Amino acid sequence: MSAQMPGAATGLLLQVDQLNAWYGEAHILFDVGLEVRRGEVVALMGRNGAGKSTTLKAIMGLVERRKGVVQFMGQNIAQADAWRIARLGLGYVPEERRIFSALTVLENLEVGRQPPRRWADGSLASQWSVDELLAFFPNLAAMPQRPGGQMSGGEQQMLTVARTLMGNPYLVLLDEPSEGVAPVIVEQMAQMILQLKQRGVSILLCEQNLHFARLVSDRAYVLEKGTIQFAGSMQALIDEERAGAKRIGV
Ligand SMILES: Nc1ncnc2c1ncn2[C@@H]1O[C@H](COP(=O)(O)OP(=O)(O)OP(=O)(O)O)[C@@H](O)[C@H]1O
Repeated sequence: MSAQMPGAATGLLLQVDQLNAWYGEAHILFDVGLEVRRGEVVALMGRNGAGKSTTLKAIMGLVERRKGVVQFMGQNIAQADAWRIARLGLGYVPEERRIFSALTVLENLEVGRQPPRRWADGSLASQWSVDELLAFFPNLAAMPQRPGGQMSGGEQQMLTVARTLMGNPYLVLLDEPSEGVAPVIVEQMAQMILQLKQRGVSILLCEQNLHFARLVSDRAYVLEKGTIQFAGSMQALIDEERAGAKRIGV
């Protein structure tokens, strides 16, 4: 069975407009707007606490309260439940790497399995088998029976990405893949993102590290105190930072 999705004729996968989000009484996001088109890697940057993770959570329906427009593949998901959003082909890799620690690598992958998907024109979207993912992530291929709880932070990060890809997403929201992992894994993460892009998977990436973001991203947005303060090409952002903008911190 394969799910057929409307929209995307314009190449616009994700459109966020005037998104506001709250934790309890605390108003965290203020009229955030951003877009991701088919085939793009887009970085959402900003300092600690700027609201990057909250933006991804608000898109996925994982904050207590939100208001605004969130369109994915032409469908309004602003009030949809997180599980339904994931079923539409929007993958989410949270910062806190939610793997099942008692399950093995292979069992963790099975948890993420979803049917293949098609674009609006009928062509197959990028799809992934366990064998392909193990070829793609050699670290995981070396430990198929290892319980998730006995893996390093970087390996758990890769497993979380691989499990998300088992859902054959059109677009992946990736929260700070370079944070807290060894430099060699950071390098692998960058290569992985570029290969995903080659396979036609679009990515919205939260990132504080400009060096990492520039390696992989086409465009960037910068958040400050819950508002978008920059939208433009990676090069324009780098030029502004060199000129002393200091919006990002790293
Ligand atoms: N569950 C929560 N309850 C209340 N406030 C929260 C919660 N999670 C985050 N916040 C607050 O929301 C603001 C934005 O946090 P968020 O995690 O989105 O920032 P970030 O840009 O992703 O930074 P970081 O890299 O530190 O995660 C911060 O002031 C943070 O303290």
